[in-house]
Amino acid sequence: MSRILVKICGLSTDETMQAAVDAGADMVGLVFFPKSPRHVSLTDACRLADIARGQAEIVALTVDMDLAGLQRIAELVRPDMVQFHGSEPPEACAAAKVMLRTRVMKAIGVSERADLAKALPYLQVADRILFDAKPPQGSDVPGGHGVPFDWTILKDLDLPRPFMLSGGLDAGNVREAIEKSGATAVDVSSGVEREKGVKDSGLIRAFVAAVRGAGKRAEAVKEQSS
Ligand SMILES: O=C(O)c1ccccc1N[C@@H]1O[C@H](COP(=O)(O)O)[C@@H](O)[C@H]1O
Repeated sequence: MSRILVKICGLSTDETMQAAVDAGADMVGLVFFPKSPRHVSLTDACRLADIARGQAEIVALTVDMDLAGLQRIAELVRPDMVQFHGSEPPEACAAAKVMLRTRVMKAIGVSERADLAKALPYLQVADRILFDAKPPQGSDVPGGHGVPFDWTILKDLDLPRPFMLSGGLDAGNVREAIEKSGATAVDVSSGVEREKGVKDSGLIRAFVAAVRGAGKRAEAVKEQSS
């Protein structure tokens, strides 16, 4: 198994951004969605992105944002990737990708196996698919609720694009999630927070260490059985 990618999402302070970078996170996420407790202003986002630039990939998370808003983020924050976490159709993702010249990740809400097919229309445009738990009913924030889904439905998924797993992950369950889903990339927000929207540097370090441990264990199991 190759190295498992880790994304820490919803960073909003210099200290926790630095902690994520120092812990070895591969990707760091900035949330541009005012209804989220992790929303960051453009000014803060520019400063936070500069802490990570060149050390971790900067991901701009947006929800059904118009092209003008996306363009402002692209120009000022200069993310490596845009995460579309709303109900953006494939054509909108494609238009944004061309205009912004960034890589694109499309989030798909999952609660049962049948939901996986919703990724199919995005395979031509998305560089990566993110399978996340569906939000609780009635919520107007489509992610970041710390809710998991049945990871086993991803096992042996044959997709021509890499995928990332999120939803309710934390340092205590991420190894099991990786083993059950076969994911080679994981994303966390609530699971590295001491309270809603407040990241904790110690929890970030513990999460990254747990993922690295899971990767090593998978290697060892593979070696033993070959
Ligand atoms: O984190 C948010 O506030 C958020 C807001 C709107 C859309 C997505 C959001 N976060 C993403 O949700 C998943 C799961 O997060 P959690 O670990 O269960 O809290 C993750 O991919 C975040 O990028």
